[in-house]
Amino acid sequence: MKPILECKGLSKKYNKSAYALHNLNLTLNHGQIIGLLGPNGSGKTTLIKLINDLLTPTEGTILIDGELPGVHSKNIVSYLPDHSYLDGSMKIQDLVSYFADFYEDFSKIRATSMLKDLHIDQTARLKTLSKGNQEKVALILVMSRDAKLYILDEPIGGVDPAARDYILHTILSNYNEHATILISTHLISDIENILDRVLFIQNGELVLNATVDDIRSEQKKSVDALFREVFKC
Ligand SMILES: Nc1ncnc2c1ncn2[C@@H]1O[C@H](COP(=O)(O)OP(=O)(O)OP(=O)(O)O)[C@@H](O)[C@H]1O
Repeated sequence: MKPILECKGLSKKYNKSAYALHNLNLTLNHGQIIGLLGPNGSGKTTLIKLINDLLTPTEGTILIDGELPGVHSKNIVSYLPDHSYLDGSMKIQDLVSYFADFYEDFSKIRATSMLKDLHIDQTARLKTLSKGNQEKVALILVMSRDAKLYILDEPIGGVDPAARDYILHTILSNYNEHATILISTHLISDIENILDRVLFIQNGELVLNATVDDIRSEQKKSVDALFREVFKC
């Protein structure tokens, strides 16, 4: 089986500035949940935008399921951007129908059941919900597709800590286990129990690519503790 994501010598420079991403070599296989972790400005969103064909590499290549970013990758990648892109004036039930019309792989049943589990009123307009609840809706819509690769850029920043675990488990118990999820987040301790692998990125370079089990057994540390040590200011 082809890797779901392969980056070879991938670099990105915005204008004449320094590299935002430099010579990244990375292969991700199917069926894993991966944390993309790094300090502010380290290049996480740049990598995510490159994978989603929103930026063009300065050097190097990206293959998604063996193909360059384009029509095929848009069909198999479900992407949650780091800012809201949904029309706030729409009712939640209409957003669900809109996604169902737009994406062949969207499961209305799955979306409706997760919205119910999280007590979200589907007759409400998105903009009338709190920030955290708007984030939950956006995440549910993205996770209700039957994608091969889910890319979540800061998915639960506005969600209260008590609800985070519940949301992560509700959402993750509803996705296809052969798919891969790449999550960029600063909420490491909240999320590390669901991660199989972590990528640490610093100044645009990949400085660690390891399984969470290896970090715990070899370094005898949590991912959160290791992150704080590596990126100490
Ligand atoms: N549109 C842009 N034009 C110029 N430079 C940019 C642009 N977008 C990002 N950069 C720069 O690229 C570098 C990487 O930024 P990026 O947004 O990828 O980091 P990040 O790891 O996602 O950060 P954060 O955790 O703060 O969201 C930073 O130095 C940033 O200033």
